[in-house]
Amino acid sequence: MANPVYLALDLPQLDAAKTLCQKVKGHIGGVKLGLEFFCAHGHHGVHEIAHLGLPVFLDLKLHDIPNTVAGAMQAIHVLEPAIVTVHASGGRAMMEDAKAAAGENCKVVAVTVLTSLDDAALGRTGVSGTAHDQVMRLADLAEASGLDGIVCSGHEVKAVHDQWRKGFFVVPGLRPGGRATGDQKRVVTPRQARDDGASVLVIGRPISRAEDPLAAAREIEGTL
Ligand SMILES: O=C(O)c1cc(=O)[nH]c(=O)n1[C@@H]1O[C@H](COP(=O)(O)O)[C@@H](O)[C@H]1O
Repeated sequence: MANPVYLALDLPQLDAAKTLCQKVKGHIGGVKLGLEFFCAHGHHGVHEIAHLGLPVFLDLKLHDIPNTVAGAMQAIHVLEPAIVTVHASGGRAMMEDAKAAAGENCKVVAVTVLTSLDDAALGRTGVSGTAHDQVMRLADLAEASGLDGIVCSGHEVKAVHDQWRKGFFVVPGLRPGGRATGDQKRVVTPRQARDDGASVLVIGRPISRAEDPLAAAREIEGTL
């Protein structure tokens, strides 16, 4: 089975991102390039990382009117991403148009409730009920919109997998110790997320900020 770990390259320096990626390449399955990376390095940066030979997950979290999101999806065809994110709260028409505009081999997945939100923080955005309830609602909407899957935390992935058997599930908010730290509130271990049905495990700082990133990546791989 392919390694499910995608390394989140949330680094401001392109050279540092390339060096890190080269170092741990044998122990990850792909690379996730997010807003920090894309805003700093754009298409050029994506090409530079793609040259290293791993699948690229472009985590742009698109969220706008359908026409604008479809235009953005078309503009990134040339980068041939394996996975792209949009926000499920953008609604059904936006997700349908995003999927229709995506490149041929590109999975489009919808971010549901960010792993940095707990129930209280979510409530303050005006959403009623728990993060779990909201993830389940948005997973239904994403499936009905024809998307490939969703992004959710390890707290919800088992329930989502039980109701959407063919879905593709991206799980961030992973910590080898399984405890919430810093900005991540809904956290599990990589192994638990995998056992509960995650297709992709997104891991950033536990590798990128480790004293020895190669040892950290190896250790996480060994737990899976
Ligand atoms: O879409 C994402 O990848 C994402 C969604 C989410 O709910 N939570 C979340 O942390 N992420 C991303 O996953 C990565 C997690 O990084 P670490 O917390 O450093 O492991 C970051 O690049 C986030 O942008």
